[in-house]
Amino acid sequence: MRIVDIREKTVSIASPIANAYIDFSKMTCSVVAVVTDVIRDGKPVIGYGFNSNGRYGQGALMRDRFLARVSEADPDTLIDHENNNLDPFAIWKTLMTNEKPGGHGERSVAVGTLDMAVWDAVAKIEGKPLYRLLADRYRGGVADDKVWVYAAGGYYYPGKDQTKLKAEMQSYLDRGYDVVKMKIGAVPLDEDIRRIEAVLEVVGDGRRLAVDANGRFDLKTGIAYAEAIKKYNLFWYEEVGDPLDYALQAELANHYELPMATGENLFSHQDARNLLRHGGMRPDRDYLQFDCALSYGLVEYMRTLKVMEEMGWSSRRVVPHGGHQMSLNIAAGLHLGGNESYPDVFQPFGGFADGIHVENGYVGLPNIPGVGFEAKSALYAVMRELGEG
Ligand SMILES: O=C([O-])CC(=O)C(=O)O
Ligand SMILES: [Mg+2]
Repeated sequence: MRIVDIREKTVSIASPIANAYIDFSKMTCSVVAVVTDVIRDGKPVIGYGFNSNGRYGQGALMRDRFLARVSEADPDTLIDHENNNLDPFAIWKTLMTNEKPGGHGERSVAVGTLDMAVWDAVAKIEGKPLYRLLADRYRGGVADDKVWVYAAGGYYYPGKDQTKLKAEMQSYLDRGYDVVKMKIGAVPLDEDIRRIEAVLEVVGDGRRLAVDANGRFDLKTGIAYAEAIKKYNLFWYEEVGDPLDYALQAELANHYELPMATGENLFSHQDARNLLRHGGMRPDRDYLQFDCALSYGLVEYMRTLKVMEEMGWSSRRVVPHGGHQMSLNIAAGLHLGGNESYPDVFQPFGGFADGIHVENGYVGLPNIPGVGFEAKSALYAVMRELGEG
């Protein structure tokens, strides 16, 4: 058993949307195919992955160094002999050969994308949905059969007024979501307050609305927003300041008692640990949003979950960023608290399997081997062209 080829390509996920920090007018994403010599249903098993969103495609790093490390390794060192399968941990170690510690980012995206494809292949070789494989191997066989999801959107874009913002949020409720998320921080506070109040007219209750500042605020602005939004009792107040400014996050907790969320731009278990050590995050109410695709993949994610456990955090406090099927599998298989969902943006990468509907804020997972990409036809069309073309 061996990996015979790894292919990658960069695709555009450009759109006119913007958050408080970036617009997505040039956003790209890497897609990878890990081709194996294992035959299932008469065809070679191919694992697929992509790099979530928000960080650009990482083809250059893959071509420059990561792919060669796998192709030059002795194939036998990449095998999990006990399970007669590929070994994601050994492959991860091979990918990270001669990489210094620290400085996480960009390479963590390249490795996270490759790791996703490896786990897809592993689950396909084992003939199980990935979430089932994860539950069987790591959680005593107990998987969640549905996962809580919230609808993320509420972006800024030219010509978007409050009527459009309200219609967008209404359409999420109509599609079965019960919590929605909107962007804040790209316009002055009083204008954001009007936007928030407009959305509250649609969702009815602050507990059904989360807001995301995408790391835009300094402490003073973050506190001003905290004071202004307190009275709405929102679901969470997300990524208020720079993701690596743990002191800012800790100080915010002195001004905002309600739930906060952050972590989508922390890319290693060491960074996650620093957030928990120094960021004043509260395990009884706050949420952590680490995204495996951006942060060295599931192999590293398991280390992050272990750090959390050691520091008294339940895995149910994690609701990953990214709205992708990989995190959905991790959520169901490793007992996270839920997953982000992008019903409308970042297509065809955002969203879940075709025909799986959100009901009262929960989704199920398709019962097919792997991550489930084959059950999302628009996404699989892109992947298949790379893997089989
Ligand atoms: O706008 C983005 O970069 C996405 C984001 O923060 C989120 O989904 O929480
Ligand atoms: Mg965010």
